[in-house]
Amino acid sequence: MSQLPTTSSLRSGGHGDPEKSESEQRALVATTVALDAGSETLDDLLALLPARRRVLSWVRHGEGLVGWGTAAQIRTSGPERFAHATKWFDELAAASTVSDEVEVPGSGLIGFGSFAFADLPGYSVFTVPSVVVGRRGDAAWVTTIGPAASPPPVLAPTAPPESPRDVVFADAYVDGEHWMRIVADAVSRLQAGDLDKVVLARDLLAAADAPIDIRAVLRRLADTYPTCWTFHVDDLFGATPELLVRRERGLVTSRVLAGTIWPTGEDADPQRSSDLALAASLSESSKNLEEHEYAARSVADALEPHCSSMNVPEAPFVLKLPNVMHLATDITGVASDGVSSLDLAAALHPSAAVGGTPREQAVDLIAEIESMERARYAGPVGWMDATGDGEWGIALRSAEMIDDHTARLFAGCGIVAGSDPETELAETQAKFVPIRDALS
Ligand SMILES: C=C(O[C@@H]1C=C(C(=O)O)C=C[C@H]1O)C(=O)O
Repeated sequence: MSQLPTTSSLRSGGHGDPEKSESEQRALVATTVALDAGSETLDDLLALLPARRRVLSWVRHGEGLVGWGTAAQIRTSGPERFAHATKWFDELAAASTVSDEVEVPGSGLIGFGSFAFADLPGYSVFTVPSVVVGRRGDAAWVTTIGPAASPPPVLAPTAPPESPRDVVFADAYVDGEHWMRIVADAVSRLQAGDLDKVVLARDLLAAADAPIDIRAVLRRLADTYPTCWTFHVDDLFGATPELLVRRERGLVTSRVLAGTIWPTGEDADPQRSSDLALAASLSESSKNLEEHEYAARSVADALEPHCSSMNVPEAPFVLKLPNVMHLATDITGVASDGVSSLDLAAALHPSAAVGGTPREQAVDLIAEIESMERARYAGPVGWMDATGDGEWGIALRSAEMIDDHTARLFAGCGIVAGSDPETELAETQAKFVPIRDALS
């Protein structure tokens, strides 16, 4: 029988002062060599991952990055977590020797990071892997990183992983009834005018009979949600539809999501519950448009001081995923000199898509009433290379491995004064679907 842990065993350390711990290695040699992007071996990056727990993934539409091994790592926490990781990586890059025959975003020296949602509690981690394989457009490469130059590994698909079996799910910190009372509490505060929007989340536990091979879960997520970024960084995994920020040679992009609809299966008239009808009711819903406006505004306002020019579309579009549809806005800009992708992620986090409006009040209300620790859920997750280019998603549609057999799943939704607790609970259920299915 699968065993579920108690919530007290889920609590992270790090309630006290911010802490830093980093591996000893301070000078590395990174070597990137070009590969043939047309080679069949590179068709499926996830198939190259070895059977280890802490493999790294950032893939979308079959492109992206996978990695394994640890050449260097920093674990940090507290309000300065982004600054700590940035300083550490800058110093490491300055001391390291890089030979890169590809020179595209993601080649050369690179780290994968996953940051806590809150200033405290929760830890953040930034890892420089020992092997990275990348593919984007016509370019493909392998990078090896270590204390000395080493030849690239022979790349070949590994034996297909086994899917998780006999997984049982249970409520974690709070059950559905309790969570609806928390949402009702938030609604009364919003109606009293204390704030405009707050995002509230809840968690589930999944326990399997046998150790979960994360590669099978990533494969399922990437196959079912090809338009999302399938990530795995230090035990946090998921398929996020939301790109907090990308910086690519000075060009900045952010995909803001907020406002959600999903098929309920209760509509007798199949025409009315068709994709088109759902998309139309989402883009006409004033509650969803209001939620979205707060999120898009928060990203545009936070990016503005770091960009020399910006384009913010006037109206959102509808992003269709297999489980839900979202209102989406793609914001673009030109980064000011010297601002890295992680600097931008730090400035944007937490956007109103996962925090609320005004930001400070929303973050305080989450800490006061949400009744669970978010850990790295809804924090920035992604990668950055030594030039500062990188992609940082928001860790949504996500879960964290607690041990070999157990994962903790997260889902949340934006609450405004007009929100109905029962509908919000149903929205979290729709948002759990990707991870639930990938683990089942
Ligand atoms: C908070 C989550 O999703 C966020 C909240 C949304 C909403 O409230 O409509 C939509 C997309 C995300 O920005 C989540 O998936 O856990």
